[in-house]
Amino acid sequence: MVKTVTYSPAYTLVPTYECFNRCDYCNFRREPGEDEWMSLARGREILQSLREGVGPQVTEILILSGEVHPRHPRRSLWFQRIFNLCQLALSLGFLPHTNVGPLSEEEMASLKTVNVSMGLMLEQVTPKLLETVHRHAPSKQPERRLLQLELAGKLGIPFTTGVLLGIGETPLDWCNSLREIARIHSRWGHIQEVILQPQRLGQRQESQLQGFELTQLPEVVGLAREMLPSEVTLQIPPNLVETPEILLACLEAGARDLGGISPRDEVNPDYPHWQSQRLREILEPAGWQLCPRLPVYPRFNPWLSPKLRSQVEAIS
Ligand SMILES: O=c1nc2n(C[C@H](O)[C@H](O)[C@H](O)CO)c3cc(O)ccc3cc-2c(=O)[nH]1
Ligand SMILES: C[C@H]1O[C@@H](n2cnc3c(N)ncnc32)[C@H](O)[C@@H]1O
Ligand code: MET
Ligand code: SF4
Repeated sequence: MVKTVTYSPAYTLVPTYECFNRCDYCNFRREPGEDEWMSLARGREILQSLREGVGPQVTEILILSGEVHPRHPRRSLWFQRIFNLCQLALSLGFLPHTNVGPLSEEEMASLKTVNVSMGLMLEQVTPKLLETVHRHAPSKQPERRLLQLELAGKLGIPFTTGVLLGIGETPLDWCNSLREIARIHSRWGHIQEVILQPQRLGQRQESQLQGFELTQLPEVVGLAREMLPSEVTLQIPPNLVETPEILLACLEAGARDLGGISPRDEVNPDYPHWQSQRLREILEPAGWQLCPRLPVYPRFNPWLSPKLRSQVEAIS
């Protein structure tokens, strides 16, 4: 019997690395003012060469960004740039998936018109992290992030969320966070996948956190599989799991997706992805077939605007 595991051939665009939050584990952010924003001209250059070069197999453009404070005068400029980059990616035949932190209802509704799915990691719901790793990260207030998941449901946006592991939480916290995701999904049915993301040390982060103990990952996958309904796919990032044994154990425990695979993991640049050929060499002897997918799962196609829907159907 062939068992399949999916991934999304992706490329990541970063509108800006500047961020008003300072999560202790972050290897991505730059200080506001110290990073130039990506111009539309630059975005076009990158996407066009992707089209002409290696890229016809790339379908997803992941828009991943640092954040400007919701009440800062530059917020609307920041948002407009993100919107325009999505629009550009669409016009060149790609499918955008945006994850740029919490957004207002108006911002979400507007991005829905130019994204086939969107995402925001819940991280963990325990408020005690606001005194530790998230002490300088107002965007990581659990209430704020839960509201975002609700809003996405209300607006009918196919959504990706997940938990970040190894940031000072306990196993009971894993249950509590997963239960909240299950609860919100039971109301709206919009969660397409949940990422189980181990926190990994990088060269730029500020704190001396321990990374997540990876041998525990299959156990967390098993727990998530028990707590979430079967239509919600479990995703693990293969470049962060370190060994083929742990990767295969996660699949045995119920993970079925490896997420976006792009030339550079912008969040964890110190952990390059294995080539898809290398991944196949690990997966196939164990009976797993690696299959590409789109950033929106097929059952959500009817949720998309006619324009987005026909673009998705043309690609698939
Ligand atoms: O390459 C990465 N892709 C990340 N992605 C991309 C993700 O794997 C794909 O975009 C989705 O599976 C949709 O196809 C995220 C997407 C989200 O919605 C939320 C968080 C992440 C986190 C990462 C990440 O750390 N690295
Ligand atoms: C985009 C997502 O990336 C995750 N993220 C941020 N920093 C790290 C790290 N060092 N290791 C793993 N994941 C990280 C957070 O969960 C964020 O929401
Ligand atoms: C590197 S994190 C990028 C997305 C956003 N800033 C968040 O943390 O949710
Ligand atoms: S993880 Fe996201 S919110 Fe936190 S500092 Fe990094 S870019 Fe900002």
